[in-house]
Amino acid sequence: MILDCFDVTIIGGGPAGLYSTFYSGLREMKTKIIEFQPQLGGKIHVYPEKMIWDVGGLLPVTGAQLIDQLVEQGLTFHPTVVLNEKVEAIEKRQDGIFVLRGSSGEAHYSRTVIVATGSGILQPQKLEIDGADRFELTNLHYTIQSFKRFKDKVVIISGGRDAAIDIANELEAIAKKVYLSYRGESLTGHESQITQLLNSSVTCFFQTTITKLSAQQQKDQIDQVELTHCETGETSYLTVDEVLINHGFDRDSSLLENSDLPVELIDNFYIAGDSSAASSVPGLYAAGDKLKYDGKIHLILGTFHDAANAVNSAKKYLDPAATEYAMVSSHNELFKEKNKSLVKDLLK
Ligand SMILES: Cc1cc2nc3c(=O)[nH]c(=O)nc-3n(C[C@H](O)[C@H](O)[C@H](O)COP(=O)(O)OP(=O)(O)OC[C@H]3O[C@@H](n4cnc5c(N)ncnc54)[C@H](O)[C@@H]3O)c2cc1C
Repeated sequence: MILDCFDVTIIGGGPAGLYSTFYSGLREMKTKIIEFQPQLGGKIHVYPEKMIWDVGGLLPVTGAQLIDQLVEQGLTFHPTVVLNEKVEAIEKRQDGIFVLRGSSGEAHYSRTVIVATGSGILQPQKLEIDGADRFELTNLHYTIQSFKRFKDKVVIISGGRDAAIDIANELEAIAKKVYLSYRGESLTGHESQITQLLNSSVTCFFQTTITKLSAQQQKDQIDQVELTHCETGETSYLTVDEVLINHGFDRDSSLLENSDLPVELIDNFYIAGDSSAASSVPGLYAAGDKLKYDGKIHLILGTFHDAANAVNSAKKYLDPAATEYAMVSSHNELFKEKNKSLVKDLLK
């Protein structure tokens, strides 16, 4: 017998994984969640300052606020949380137990698995300049953690696709001056966003890349960038306060490739499922952006629907006599204690 075997192990700590974690606690399952990054929240970390309008029942919230709420909700029933761990492969033993091989060398044992790995492990494509990483703690950025940081600053953005264009338009309103350098001949993105950018005060340098970062005043702070024209090799210099790189993301979605399991895929990437969130492997479910079926919604709201289905299916797999759904919150014993203090607060 394996002592540390979980009822369900959720791979991925984005919205799908976090809501699965909450819901499996609600269904009184012994739950573990494993996330590669040092923090929970998933892809929303790419856009912590963006206002999110389309989550049912929530007035616009920033990505960062939504992460906080998802994490707090996800941890309601005290699941085991493993961070900084990449699940490298999943095996299913003869006795039906899943073994998840972690990058730390640890094996995680579970009776069911929910794959909530979204678009995989995302890592920003870094600026290819030796020693650039030493500025990552100061003024070299790969995502915008806070708009405040850029207020009244001189900013250079490297990149020319949708996300870089959106950022340039957003920063133009708050920064002192925005420059954009792009190795391509023209921008690639939504027409209206490009028109807005080209008609704004943003100065664009095309066929140009950042080739050098200089820190003349303070050693740990970039104050000048060297720009090189890709065709002519001509160099120029700009004095800047902040450098923002938006070259896209590398994504690692090798988990299922490394797993010797007959998981049926769509487009060689998505787990083929249905609205019950089941995969072609009994006991293995999927939720969120990794799952595909007719009618699937690839948005945060869709992840919640998948998560509840995946957990309910896992519960039925482990205990066929279990009810189909969790009871609504008002009837759930587990909320009774928590409600007492919430009601007390309401009466204050
Ligand atoms: C710029 C941008 C803006 C968006 N705006 C909106 C919006 O306004 N509204 C909306 O509804 N949706 C929006 N989305 C889409 C939304 O972010 C996704 O639908 C949602 O994040 C999917 O959640 P998920 O949990 O399925 O996957 P993810 O959020 O991608 O999370 C998956 C997690 O799994 C982890 N992981 C992957 N592989 C492994 C592994 N092998 N081992 C351990 N951990 C692993 C990853 O590190 C990641 O944390 C936006 C997306 C982007 C890129």
